[in-house]
Amino acid sequence: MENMDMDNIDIDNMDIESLLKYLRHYFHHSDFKNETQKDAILAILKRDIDVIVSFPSGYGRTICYQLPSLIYSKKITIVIIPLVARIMDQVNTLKNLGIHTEVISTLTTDSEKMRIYGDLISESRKSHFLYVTVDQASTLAFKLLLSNLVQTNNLSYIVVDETHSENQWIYGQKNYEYQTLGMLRNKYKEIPWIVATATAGVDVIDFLRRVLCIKDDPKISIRFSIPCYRPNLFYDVVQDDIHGVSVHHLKIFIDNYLTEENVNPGSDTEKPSGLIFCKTREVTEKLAKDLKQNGISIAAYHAGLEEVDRNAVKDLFMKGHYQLLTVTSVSGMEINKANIRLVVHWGLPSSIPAYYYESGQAGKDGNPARCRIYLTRRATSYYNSKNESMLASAVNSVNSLEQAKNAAKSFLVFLHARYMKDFCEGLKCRHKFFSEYFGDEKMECQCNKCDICSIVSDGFYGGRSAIRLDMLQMGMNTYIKKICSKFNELQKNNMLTTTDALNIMKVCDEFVKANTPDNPRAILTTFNGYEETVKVNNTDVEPLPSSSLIENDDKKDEDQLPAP
Ligand SMILES: Nc1ncnc2c1ncn2[C@@H]1O[C@H](COP(=O)(O)OP(=O)(O)OP(=O)(O)O)[C@@H](O)[C@H]1O
Repeated sequence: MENMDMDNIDIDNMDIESLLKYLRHYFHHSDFKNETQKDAILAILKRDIDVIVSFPSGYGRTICYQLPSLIYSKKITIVIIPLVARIMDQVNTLKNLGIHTEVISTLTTDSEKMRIYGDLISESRKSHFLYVTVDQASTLAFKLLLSNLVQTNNLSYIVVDETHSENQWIYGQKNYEYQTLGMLRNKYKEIPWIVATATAGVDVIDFLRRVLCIKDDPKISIRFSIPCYRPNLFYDVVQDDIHGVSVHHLKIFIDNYLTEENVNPGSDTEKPSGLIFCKTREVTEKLAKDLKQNGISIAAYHAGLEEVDRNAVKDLFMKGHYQLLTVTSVSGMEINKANIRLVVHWGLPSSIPAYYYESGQAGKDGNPARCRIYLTRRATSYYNSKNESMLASAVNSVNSLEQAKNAAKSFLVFLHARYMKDFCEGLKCRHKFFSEYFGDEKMECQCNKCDICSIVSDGFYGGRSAIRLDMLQMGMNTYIKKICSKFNELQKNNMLTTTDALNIMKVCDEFVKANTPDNPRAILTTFNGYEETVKVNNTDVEPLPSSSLIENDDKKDEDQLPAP
């Protein structure tokens, strides 16, 4: 695609009509998708500030940085994305629009890397974008490229996108890779950084700011976000104890919903399709087989397949040959298809954000879609007292920093699942639950967008607290003390409430994130001696319906792509 000439354009005074010309020229869209997209593009174009863009899926966040990058046609933009599949998604879209891009991951051979790096620093460079996986940012070759591009004034932006997909491990081991990015951000302050995520809670944004050294100061950064509420999605939860054999129930749901005339506008690629998220590869295979025997067009898609089979399955699904896929978490998030009309979770999702993103694969085209959780007996069997005592003994037997971290991690997993259980068993509007979790402004409950609102009038359970910012501002030791006392109290009373769960999650997050705490001994001492019991004021939340606890280890699939 030919570049539009930028030489005569005054960025500071660019009017909307000129900007729209670029949008039409490069992306063939006649207008901005929404006001926030327009505002974010205008802010990014100025290149004088870091920008955080946080939109729900399908609201057009990628164009927020792709368009300004193309307007600076003589420079290049580096885009850092953790998952290769998501990189390829963007790259293919750009290539189809005739826009040159390069990709470097650990799959790239040395000779190919040499060619790409050579091309990017040459004057005859064709590419507008270089996409890299996070691990590449710490390589010497990448750092040399960066240094060269900055010195020659050939770099327009550094973008870190899809950061929400790191949500699961941000709380764990791999955050050192993002710390490398933080060092680069500090070294090249003159280059504007764009951090792009789907909907993210204050905890994730706070983490990203800290690790990427982007201060919450209007002179340094600005954030554009769109509330997480997606009115085209209908949420419900089905318990197999109530509805009998779930596979049968699921089949009827698929038959009824995916074959409705009004969601099936015609050609094969437009055929309504669906994803079924399962906890393990084994379950994806089994469920796909069961449904296939019931006449459903379906295949299993997970990282355990041979690459050639994996690609074939994905391709056939994208083309509409398979109507559904059973997927594991990571593999399901690789799919980017606009007309997914149905996302089912077979068993308890691992956390609220994971559920929000995974279910958010539905209805990206803005048309109505269904999101349903089947809560199976298998999942609910984790609500048992055995897990409670296992967790208690893990915390009680902490004698090393490593054990303390592991205990904190199991506790975190347990609490995420606990909160998820509350989502499923509570009587709060499903959309409102998400809004409060992500700290959105209070939303008015929309009737008929979830099972709860369809059957129960809202207000009955009003007032549940959202994420508590004050917890984030406390010191480390206070956090640890809180973990211990809350846990102690939990053991005694079995009265953990939603707000407590969320607060304790913060505590655990902090603890797990602290790779080198200043004084590990002090932390351990505090962890072991949790006499202090804090009085808990739970007037704003209902006690959980079940008195037992859960551990959501459900043989969690270590579903990773081949190392990028
Ligand atoms: N101004 C626009 N007008 C019309 N369509 C648009 C506009 N901007 C983006 N889109 C389309 O909206 C869809 C979603 O955009 P994009 O992929 O950027 O969203 P996203 O928020 O990054 O979604 P995801 O979280 O799924 O990656 C794409 O099909 C894109 O082409």
